[in-house]
Amino acid sequence: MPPRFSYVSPESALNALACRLQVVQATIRTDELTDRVIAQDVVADRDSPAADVSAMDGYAISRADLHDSPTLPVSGESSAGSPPPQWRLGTAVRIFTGAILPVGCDAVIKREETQESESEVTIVRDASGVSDGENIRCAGENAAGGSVVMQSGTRITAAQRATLVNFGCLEAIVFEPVRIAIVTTGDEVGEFRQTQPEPWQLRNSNQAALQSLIRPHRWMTVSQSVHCLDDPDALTQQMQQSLIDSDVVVLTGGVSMGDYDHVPDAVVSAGAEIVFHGLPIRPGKPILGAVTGDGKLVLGLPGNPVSATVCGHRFLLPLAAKISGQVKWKTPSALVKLVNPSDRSIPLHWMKLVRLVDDGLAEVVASQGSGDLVSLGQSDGYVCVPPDAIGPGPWPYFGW
Ligand SMILES: Nc1nc2c(c(=O)[nH]1)N[C@H]1C(S)=C(S)[C@@H](COP(=O)(O)OP(=O)(O)OC[C@H]3O[C@@H](n4cnc5c(N)ncnc54)[C@H](O)[C@@H]3O)O[C@H]1N2
Ligand code: MOO
Repeated sequence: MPPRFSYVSPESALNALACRLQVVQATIRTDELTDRVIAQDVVADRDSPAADVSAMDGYAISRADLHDSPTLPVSGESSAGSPPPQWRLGTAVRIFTGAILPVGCDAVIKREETQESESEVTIVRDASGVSDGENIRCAGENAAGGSVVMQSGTRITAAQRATLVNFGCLEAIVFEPVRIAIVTTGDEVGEFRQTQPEPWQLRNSNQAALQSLIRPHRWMTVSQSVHCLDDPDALTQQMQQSLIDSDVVVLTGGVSMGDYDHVPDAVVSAGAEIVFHGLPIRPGKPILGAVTGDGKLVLGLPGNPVSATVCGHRFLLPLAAKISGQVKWKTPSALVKLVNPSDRSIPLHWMKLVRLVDDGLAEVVASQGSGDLVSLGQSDGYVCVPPDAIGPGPWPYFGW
């Protein structure tokens, strides 16, 4: 086993694991693209915009025509959905947003800068100030036809979907969803659907938390949710079986120093190599990260419910994103300031449960520690306070 704290931060531990993971296969071509990861570059099928178009409702003119008089006869109309009319020297063309600029025109005057009648238009601003190309979106200014507009490894949200459809990309090759097996451990843990747990028993909140981290997404899937008793052989067998048809096995519990903590040995018996066991973080200090010879991830999360949920978010999600083919795989954070900072520091990366109270402001949730499921339920996310740091921050915030 490598020495404890072979990595000094969550970031360095994530990098150390990420570089050894195998990205899933890219096979299916599908039109179900939302929240999938594309496995191909997307190329513009034509210029964007496809022609010079107006950015405003107004009048297309040639600036040279304004030298003599600010009033021009209206010779035609260009509206979205039709080809442009022929422009005649010395005239203006009524034009609408998105419509094609007639050949010969070099500016569009906004409607509110004119006085209009059916047959003519008068520009009511200083005509010498009209600039070349004013209110015109030029053909190809967003992208030239044939250029790459989206890179392989992009996750498709509403924003990317709009881009794809605009360029005629209705189907794409995508990466297969990452298959994640959730294996919870512990003789004390059960479902207790019909019966009340005894005082020495508890409900499997870690399984539920991990399912809820994974299931909202379509680029990953829960391939298996199983519970394993604290038996080393059963645990090894379960892990070997889970690794057959999953890309990730995430375990909770049994990862620390107790007599019933069999996960580290079982991980090795199942054929994975431990990359780290223990990180300078709270909660989650005993966390274990391992990788198989074929680049599958085995993540042992501590059993305490706050640790399992926070570390599932901080470690499982980005590493699964890496396996899913996403180029930007690290979970994005925003900076928030704490309204109730503590004056106590610890020599660990301290992930504190917080709720958001205003834009850029968060409040630390009072918590009895990593077994406090009440505080977990009152949180919107957590902030990461670096070792030995105190004060309000700002600190990186990760939302659930
Ligand atoms: N001698 C030491 N003891 C402990 C250390 C240490 O460094 N030295 N670290 C402590 C820390 S920190 C944590 S976190 C825990 C993690 O230990 P394990 O991963 O071995 O977790 P368990 O002992 O199995 O369980 C801890 C706690 O969580 C409950 N649990 C477990 N599974 C579930 C589940 N699926 N759903 C809900 N709750 C669960 C379990 O009943 C325990 O109460 O170790 C410390 N000890
Ligand atoms: O570090 Mo443990 O995860 O707090 O209870």
